[in-house]
Amino acid sequence: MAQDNAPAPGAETSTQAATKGTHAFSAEVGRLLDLVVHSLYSDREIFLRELVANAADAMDKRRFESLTDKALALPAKAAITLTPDEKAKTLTIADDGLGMSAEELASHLGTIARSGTRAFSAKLADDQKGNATADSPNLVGQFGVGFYAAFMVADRVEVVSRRTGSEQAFSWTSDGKGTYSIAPAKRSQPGTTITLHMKADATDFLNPARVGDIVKKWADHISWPVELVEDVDGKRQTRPLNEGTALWARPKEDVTPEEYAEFYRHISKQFDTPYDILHWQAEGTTAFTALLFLPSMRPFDFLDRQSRESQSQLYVRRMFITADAQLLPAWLRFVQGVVDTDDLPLNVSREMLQATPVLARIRKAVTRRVVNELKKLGRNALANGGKNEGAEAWLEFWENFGLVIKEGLWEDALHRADIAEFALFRSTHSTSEGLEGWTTLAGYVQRMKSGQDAIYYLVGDNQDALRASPQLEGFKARGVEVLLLTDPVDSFWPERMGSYDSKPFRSIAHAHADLERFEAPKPTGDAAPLGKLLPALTKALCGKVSAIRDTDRLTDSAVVLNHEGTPDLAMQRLLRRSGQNVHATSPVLEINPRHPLIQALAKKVESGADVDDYAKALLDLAYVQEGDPLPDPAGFARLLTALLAQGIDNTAGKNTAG
Ligand SMILES: Nc1ncnc2c1ncn2[C@@H]1O[C@H](COP(=O)(O)OP(=O)(O)OP(=O)(O)O)[C@@H](O)[C@H]1O
Repeated sequence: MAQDNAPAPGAETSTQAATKGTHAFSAEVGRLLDLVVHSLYSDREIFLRELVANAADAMDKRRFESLTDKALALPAKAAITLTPDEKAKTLTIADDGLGMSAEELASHLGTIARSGTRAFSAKLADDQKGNATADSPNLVGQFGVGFYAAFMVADRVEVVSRRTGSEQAFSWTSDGKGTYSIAPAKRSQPGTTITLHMKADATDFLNPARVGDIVKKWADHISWPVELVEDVDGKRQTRPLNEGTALWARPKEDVTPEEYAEFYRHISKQFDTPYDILHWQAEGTTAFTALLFLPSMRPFDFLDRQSRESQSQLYVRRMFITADAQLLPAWLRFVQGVVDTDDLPLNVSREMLQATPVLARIRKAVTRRVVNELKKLGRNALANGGKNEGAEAWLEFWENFGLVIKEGLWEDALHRADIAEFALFRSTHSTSEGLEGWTTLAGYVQRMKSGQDAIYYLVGDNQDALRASPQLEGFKARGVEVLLLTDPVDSFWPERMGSYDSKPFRSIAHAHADLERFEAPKPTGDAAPLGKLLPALTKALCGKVSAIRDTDRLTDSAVVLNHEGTPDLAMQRLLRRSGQNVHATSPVLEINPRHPLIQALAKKVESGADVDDYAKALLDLAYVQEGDPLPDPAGFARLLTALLAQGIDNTAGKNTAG
């Protein structure tokens, strides 16, 4: 929350003075407005949803601040009022919320404040590069554009706001065409009044019945009264538009799926229909009501978010307290929802939230319930060999949030075993579970070969690279299944978790010795004599590898790196990306004596020729195969060019001779 720099009554700070006048919107806002104003978006009515939601947020914030500062208390009949004026062609939305200072008007309405809008704007920039404007109106619906939606229906917007605790009000005015102005204004009470001067083609939003319908549709669950002020027979009348009952307090049977979905969209600021809904009342030592949602789509900015904390909201006796109570562990941060309890005082402070055993009990119970639900969904999806209606939705859910859930395997000792029950992994085997190349750990264990005592895995950047990795060849040839892991946390959790069903996790980058336990297929082709080649390569690669030796674990590749005793390349890359200093390690270079390239080199060395350049190229090749950046790509390119030229020269020579 921005700081209130409200001056003492009558005084004006220098920053406020600097804020007044006419200013240009930030470039991002300019682009956004351009789209909003010109969009043919059919659901223009969402502007009202956005403005009423902002008003309700501001009132929530004021109520929360007033818990610790009585001077900020809301008036007895705090409400959001909507006043359509058909003559003046204005629609006014007024609230008793926290209000904004001059600086806040400039920073909140002149630049893009909210992350959703920022992501929207980034997407827009992308689309504009490709001139994909035809789709752009859909984007408005998909993301919501907050306050700026006002410009879909208004050609001038005037905001008059007075910050609670301040005597001075300010106005913010704009026609949405590049600039806005801020000037001192009058408002008898703290709060915000937004006046929309409606566009000629948007005057239907001045019809009181239409306004009433829109509020019913989008904002019925808002817990503050939303009222309509209208002229009836020349008299000003106020009538309530929303029920204002907290949805979660109603019996489950009385809530329609649409109401649930709309409430979910309201609290999560997402636009999908939830994948799963949990609504229950807990009684016992701690009584609470919870309404939680598992999203069906990953929010577009989810992976870029700085905070890993759950944003599920805590209410006390139907009053919003905070979204920072960390009601769920970080690995469940995608869960959205509300928990309401009578067992905390309304004026609960932040310190108290940290320490109270009531909240600790709620957290435990809520987390347990979500974990049990995930276990149930996972089990149901696997029923009938994965051929059931739930399987596809579960897979999609896992593809969206599995990478976050797996953080729990790393950091949540209490729930690790639960997560391991439903977690899904890609593997080298197409599984009998019917989950399209995914497996559970239990499924893997069932398929383990005789003599196999470990769960093998390989970590890399993407599935294609992993499937082509030479590290896999020996395991594939022997029919041993390997889990293919591509999420950042995959480099960490297997070691922390240690084992599943008493079977240790083992990275195949460190498990070549295990290959001896499994029957090897008959090798094809003769092995090249390495008596001279090995010492020649060792001399050429002195200091770059710790040893060179032959291997029978390769079937297709000429070389492979062996990282015994050091972090594998995926881990080294991850550590480097996270800014850690990774010492260059010297791996063992293993060569495949049956590969035509090694055979040709062996011949070359036997004939007394120099193979230094080939040795260097072989080592670079081994790194490239594993998707690792080369220390000297320009050198590699030069070397390869020279070797290719030589090769072509020789072939051309032979052809001419022939
Ligand atoms: N009626 C209001 N009272 C007080 N502040 C407001 C009001 N309307 C908007 N604001 C301020 O302007 C900011 C920008 O509003 P906008 O609707 O663009 O995004 P947002 O509401 O922050 O998004 P989100 O709903 O995701 O939090 C808000 O965060 C809030 O600080």
